[in-house]
Parts: sequence; structure tokens; C-alpha cells
Amino acid sequence: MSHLDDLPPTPGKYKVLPYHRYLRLSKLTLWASLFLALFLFYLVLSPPPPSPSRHRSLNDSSAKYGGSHWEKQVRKSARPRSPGGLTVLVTGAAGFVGTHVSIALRKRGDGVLGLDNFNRYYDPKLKRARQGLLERSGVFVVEGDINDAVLLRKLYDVVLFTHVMHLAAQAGVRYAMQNPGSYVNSNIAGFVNLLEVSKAASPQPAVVWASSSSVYGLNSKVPFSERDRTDHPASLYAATKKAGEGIAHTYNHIYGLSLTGLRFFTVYGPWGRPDMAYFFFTKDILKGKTITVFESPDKGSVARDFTYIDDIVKGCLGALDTAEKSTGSGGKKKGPAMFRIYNLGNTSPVPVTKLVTILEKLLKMKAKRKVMPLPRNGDVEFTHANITLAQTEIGYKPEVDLETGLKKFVKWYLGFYSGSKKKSSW
Ligand SMILES: O=C(O)[C@H]1O[C@H](OP(=O)(O)OP(=O)(O)OC[C@H]2O[C@@H](n3ccc(=O)[nH]c3=O)[C@H](O)[C@@H]2O)[C@H](O)[C@@H](O)[C@@H]1O
Repeated sequence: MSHLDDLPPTPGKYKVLPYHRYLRLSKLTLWASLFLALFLFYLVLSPPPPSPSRHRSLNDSSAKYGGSHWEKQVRKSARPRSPGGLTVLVTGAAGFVGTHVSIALRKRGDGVLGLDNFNRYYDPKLKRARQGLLERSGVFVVEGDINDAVLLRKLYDVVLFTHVMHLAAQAGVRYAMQNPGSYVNSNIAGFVNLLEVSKAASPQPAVVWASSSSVYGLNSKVPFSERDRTDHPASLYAATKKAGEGIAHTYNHIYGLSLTGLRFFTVYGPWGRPDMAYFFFTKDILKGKTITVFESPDKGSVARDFTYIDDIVKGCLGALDTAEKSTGSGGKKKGPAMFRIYNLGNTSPVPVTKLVTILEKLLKMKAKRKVMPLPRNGDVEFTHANITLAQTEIGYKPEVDLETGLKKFVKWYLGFYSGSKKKSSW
């Protein structure tokens, strides 16, 4: 058979097929149509393909806001109770620092409106429990994301905020290797969104926001001073926090926004974050699980300038109280505005091995320690804050040493996780 036998019949000419070939062809057509129909059916009904990202978005809860009842709650929460009180929007209000700062502000008579997306970075039940505390103190938390410009504009329409305490962020140094996108989304895109809406407000609020000790990266000169270089971060987390400082400066320069960045040093305490070492060490020691304690390459101890939450709260309030007004309005700068950066640390670094020893004493249990060299995961060997600037300019004075602070944390932890959540005191 030559290749010519495969050519189709001459166009325009009708060719009669033998009966058995005709039957075979129509069967083929039938199967092909059936297959095509099934395939189309599958395409219509099948779910969309999974996102190429290895990690699901942390914020898949759809925002819940709007309506006259909601607006009433927003106004009520944001209204100061004492004359001359501040009207503060606290982002990340159901977070560790956010909850403590919101309650402290509310206690002294300021108006506080919370905003939080309740994402799943760590147990949302803990965030909901914090929300319960906030509600009992009269702080309403709007459920939404800082990337939602429509929501932010709506909040700024309903309330004239004098201040914003911006604490919503993707925290954690090591998690940046697993989910880098979440850091860019919250710490960069979300921050820019908040600044965009803030600069367009009339009048503009003064903004205080959380930076991080991690911006000092691989610096070896201690203690870290605000005047030191911050251009060699060791983690993407640190890089996004450093980017935040640069971004904030541009909004100050172009739009006259009053901006104050606070570099927090390893904040710990009751209602803390379960992704932090002191928290999961406690959990694992109690369960008899092995904990991994990092040591520096020269077999020295890794150390942190652990700072107790109450000291950090005082620093945040000091920054809010001393923040000058923004000078711009409706996106137009009218004159130079305040731009500040402060270290909020404890000024006494403690080796992580010592942290474990204190926990052993408080928990009355021996930890199963596995010592290993500090992996290249974003962690730095030590942090140590020089706090002179914050002391002089915002009256910051840390008072709680690690043992005293951990004692309070352990007391809270045991109460909260032993099922007596309702009884656990503030
Ligand atoms: O000060 C800061 O800027 C940062 O403080 C913490 O970051 P970090 O100091 O690394 O706190 P932890 O993750 O609780 O680690 C504390 C220490 O324990 C060590 N560690 C951690 C985990 C572990 O399994 N073993 C271990 O020895 C770390 O190397 C570190 O020295 C927070 O997680 C960051 O969000 C914050 O911005």
C-alpha cells in the first residue's frame, strides 16, 4: 500500500463506503461524541485549579462590615471617654501587642477601634479569646484586612482618627522562608495601603507603627543604636520591616504624615504568640517533648534582649502621646512633619539557654534539650537595644526582668490552657 492510499477522496466527489466500514465509522463517531460530551461536562463542573502557591492564603475569611448597627458600634468604640482623649485606630488589635495596647488605651479613657483579619498564622482561637477581652473592655474589633482600601476609607469616613497604632503585620523570622508572600502582602502592600488612606484623610492622623529589632540584621556592634546601619538584614521578615521604615519616610516627606516607628525587641508575656520560642518551649516542656536550643557557630550562646509586654505598652503609649500632628490634609503637604524611629528593648540580653533554665524552674520540670548550631533560617545571634533615645524623648523605661515577666506568662499559660479560660485574669 502506497502513501497515496491514505489521501482523502477527491473533493467534491461522493464516495460510497462499503456497509461494514460505514458501521465502524458511525460507531467511532458515537464514541467520540460521547467522550467529547463527558469532557465538556467535566470542564463545566470541575472546581478551579489550585493556586500555584504552595501555601494557602492566610486570610481567607471574607470581611464582615457595613450597616447602621455596625457603624454605631464603630462610633461608640472610637469615642473617647475622657476629655482630650485620643481617637485611635489599632490595626492588628487581636494580636498580642495589639490587644494589650488597645486595652491600656481604653482604660485611660481614649477611644479605640480595633481592626484585625484573624488570619490563621497561629491558632485563631487565641485571637478570638483576646477579642473577648477587648469586647469586655469596650473595644470593638472590625474584621477586615489592611489591604482592603474600601474598608479603610469607610472607617476613616465614619471616624476622625487622631492617631493610628499600626500593629497588623506578618510576624516571625523563620516563617518567612516558608511563606515569603505573606510578608510582602502585610508588611509592604498592607502598610502602603494604610498610608495611602491616611495621607488622603482630612485631617491626617499621626501614625505610630511596629518595626522590629531584626532590622539590625548582622550588625556586630552592640548595643544597637538607632544611628547604626540597617542595610544587611538576615531574613525576609527583617527586609520587609526595613522597607516599611523607608516607605514611611517617603509618606512623611511627600505628604506631611507624622510617623513614628518602634523597633520592638522580642516581646513576650501573657496572651503572647504561640510561634515564639518562650511560648512553644513552655508547651513542649510540659508535654515532655524535646526542644531545640540554638547555639552560635563558636558554640556560644544565642541571646535576646527579651522585653516584657507591659514595658512595650508604655513605650507605645509614650509614642502616641508625644506624636505631633500630621501637617498635611487630603493628600497635600502643608509643612514638615515629625519622623521618628525608636528602639524599645530591655537593654539586658539573656542567653536562650538561660531562658530555658528559668522556664524549667517555673514549670518545675526538666526540659529535654537538643542543642544544635543556629541554622541559616533568618535568626541572628544576639540582639541588644540602646534605649537612650526612647528614654529621653518618649519617657520609655523598661522595668520588668525576664524571670519576673516569665513568671507572669507561665501563670497565664497554665490558667488559659488548663481549661479555666474564663477565669484567667487580665
Ligand atoms: O525582636 C524582634 O524584632 C522579633 O522578635 C521575635 O523574633 P525572635 O527574637 O527570633 O524570637 P523567637 O522566635 O521567639 O526566638 C527567640 C530565640 O530563641 C531561639 N530559638 C528559636 C526557636 C527554636 O526552636 N530554638 C531556639 O533556640 C532563636 O534563635 C532566638 O534566639 C519575633 O518573633 C519577631 O516577630 C520580632 O520582630
